Amino acid sequence: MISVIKLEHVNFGYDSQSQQLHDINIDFGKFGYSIGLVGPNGSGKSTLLKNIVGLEKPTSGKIYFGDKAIKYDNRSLRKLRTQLGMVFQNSDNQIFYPNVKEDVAFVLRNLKLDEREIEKRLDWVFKSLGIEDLQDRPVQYLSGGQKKRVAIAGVLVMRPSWILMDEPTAGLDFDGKERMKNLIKQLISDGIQLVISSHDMNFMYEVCDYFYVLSDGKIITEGKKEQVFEDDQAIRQAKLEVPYIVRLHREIGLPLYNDEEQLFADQKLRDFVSEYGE
Ligand SMILES: Nc1ncnc2c1ncn2[C@@H]1O[C@H](COP(=O)(O)OP(=O)(O)OP(=O)(O)O)[C@@H](O)[C@H]1O
Repeated sequence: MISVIKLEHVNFGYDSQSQQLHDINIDFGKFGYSIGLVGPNGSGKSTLLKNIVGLEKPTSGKIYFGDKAIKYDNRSLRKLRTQLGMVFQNSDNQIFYPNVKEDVAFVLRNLKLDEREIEKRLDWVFKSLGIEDLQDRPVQYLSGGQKKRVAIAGVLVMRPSWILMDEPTAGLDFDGKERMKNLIKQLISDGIQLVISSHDMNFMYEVCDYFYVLSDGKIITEGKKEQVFEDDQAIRQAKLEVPYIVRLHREIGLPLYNDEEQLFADQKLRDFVSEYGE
């Protein structure tokens, strides 16, 4: 059974003079959805993710993983991170070894798994991510998109039940984004719970189905995607770009499609366009 992540009245400041998170209350586990965290620059998305994985500690309030509050000693945090992985915005922050295979194996050696199990997991993770050809490459010669996949491999190889991703499409080109979208859809269908933070609203609309909107360190609204983008006031306050699928719905009355695939598969729309289009 997948553990629930819960935040109760979490406040956080990087120093005593400022406060970056204000009374955050979240119950991630009850939905079983892929969860999106959205909000403008500096609204506290990364800070919130870092608090959830225990890299930062709330000034007050509690964070629960399962039915237990997170403990901050090294041993408890190491254990937590086998179940709750985080993919950072900047992959250089989470790749430590000069060689790809060594880097991904590092976390498993740390867990003291036997070498046969390590080899098995490495094979599986490189295949799943389609990066078998990268495993013997020096990390310093990888592109940004390749590094991102290696960073994800380092998290996935622990087989966590939750993965938090901070700006997974940052620096990726069109093809990189498409691959990331497919990878995320694959992780969801494999039963991994995802929390994703990003500014890329078209991408987020496709991959997330429940959203939390942050502004100035506060959650100003939350809900299923079809509800949250109807909340004009929150969307304006958080200065969010409205995904184009939602705009097609709102501005010309097309059905609110769940994703691009559904839009392009709509036979009625195709028939209409072939009758009235040029
Ligand atoms: N290490 C730090 N020390 C002090 N202040 C910080 C630190 N990291 C972030 N901040 C501040 O905390 C606030 C929230 O930043 P955070 O990076 O969490 O926002 P974000 O929503 O992830 O932004 P972005 O979309 O630009 O990545 C900002 O005002 C930022 O300047």
